[in-house]
Amino acid sequence: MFDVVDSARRLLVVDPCADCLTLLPELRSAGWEVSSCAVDSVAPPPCDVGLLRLQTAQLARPERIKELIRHSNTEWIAVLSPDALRTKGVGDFISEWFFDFHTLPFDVERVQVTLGRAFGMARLRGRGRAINEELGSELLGQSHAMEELRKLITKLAATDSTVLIHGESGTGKELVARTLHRQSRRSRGPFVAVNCGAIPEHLIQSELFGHEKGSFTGAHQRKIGRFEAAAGGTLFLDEVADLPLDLQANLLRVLQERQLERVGGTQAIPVDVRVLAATHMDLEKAIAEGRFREDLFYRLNVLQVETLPLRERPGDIPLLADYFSQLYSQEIGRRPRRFSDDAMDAMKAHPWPGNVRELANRVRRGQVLADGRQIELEDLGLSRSAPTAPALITLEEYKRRAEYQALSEALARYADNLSLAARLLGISRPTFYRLLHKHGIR
Ligand SMILES: Nc1ncnc2c1ncn2[C@@H]1O[C@H](COP(=O)(O)OP(=O)(O)OP(=O)(O)O)[C@@H](O)[C@H]1O
Repeated sequence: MFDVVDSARRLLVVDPCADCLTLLPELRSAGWEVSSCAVDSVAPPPCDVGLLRLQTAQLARPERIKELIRHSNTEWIAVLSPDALRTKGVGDFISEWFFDFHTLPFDVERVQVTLGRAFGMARLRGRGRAINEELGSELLGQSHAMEELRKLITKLAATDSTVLIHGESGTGKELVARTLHRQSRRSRGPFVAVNCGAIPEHLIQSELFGHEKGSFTGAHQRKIGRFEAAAGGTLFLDEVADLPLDLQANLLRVLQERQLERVGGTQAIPVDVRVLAATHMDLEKAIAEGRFREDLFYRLNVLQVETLPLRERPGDIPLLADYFSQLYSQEIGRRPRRFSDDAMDAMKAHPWPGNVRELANRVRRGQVLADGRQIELEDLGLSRSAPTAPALITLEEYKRRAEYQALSEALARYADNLSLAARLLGISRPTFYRLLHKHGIR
């Protein structure tokens, strides 16, 4: 529960600050609990508001201050002389890292008002954090498509049928699956996610269905598989089209018979699991090419959900970008920044081959790299949509862009056959995955 009135108000004074000490008797009688620490303190006492005396010498090397601010859930107030306030760059530094500032000499009444506002803000930020932790699992977006998707999920959550979720990489398929689980009657049970493309072929059978001790070399003890681990809950089979054909047959059998046998076992074990499956591939094409079993497709495709690419719902970009900026600012310990107009225009124009995941990664990078008050398009690693005279960039940056473009094109053309895409680029499939991850595309 959020209760400002009854809570103790904790103030931290960073030593040395002789001027701050003169304030303490009045602040204590106004109800502030005061403690102190050094600027390089490893574990500063928890507090709501901090007072930090900014000396000109520290401003040349602000890293210690940033470190302290980063690692506290505190609203900070800078205390500085009028001269220090005129130092170059100090305004940007304060507005980025501090809630407010106060120039010396102290005006006690004003300080009390500032501290009170900072305290209120610290508590609101605390509450915001709790809300955001919940939001981390929420499907955000104001576009018509997202509203329809949320309505559809509510309807599908009420059933126990298999759902096939289709959409490009990074469009939120796993988030859809988690939302379906959370809204279903199975929500108290486990949600178990398996990326079928990430498990080596020879281990998939035992990973999904478990094995008995001694059933193969290396099976030193009995192991339950993901199906059993999801009992009473939901099993999410991501990249289901990556399952080898023989495993597809086994999966079909388990779905039909609602029971399984562990590898090397003889006993039939009942299965009480709702299966949700996802793919970015065109499964009908995969069936035509003999790479996916038609009967399994019909078994999985009882209900369908399609997650739209981000470029087809640009209206969601500002909301998602602000959300990620807020989220990562908490992680990094900086105040959340807004986006410059140029950065926002570039985001709206960008084709987003890696969809929401790419957006999240770029905003994170922007939040870390931005020097000023706003995130600029360079901080996001984006370029202006119609560059006039492009500035010369480093060879490293040219290479990075070329790599990004090659990956995006390969992904756009061969989304349904990543092994082929990797082969055509002359790299292995794991390297392809690693590079996609590096560029925030998948
Ligand atoms: N509508 C949304 N609102 C908030 N966050 C989202 C939304 N869509 C996706 N995300 C976030 O983007 C990231 C990628 O989403 P997710 O993993 O669900 O995509 P995916 O389609 O399953 O990707 P892949 O096919 O590569 O596994 C996650 O961090 C997810 O929380």
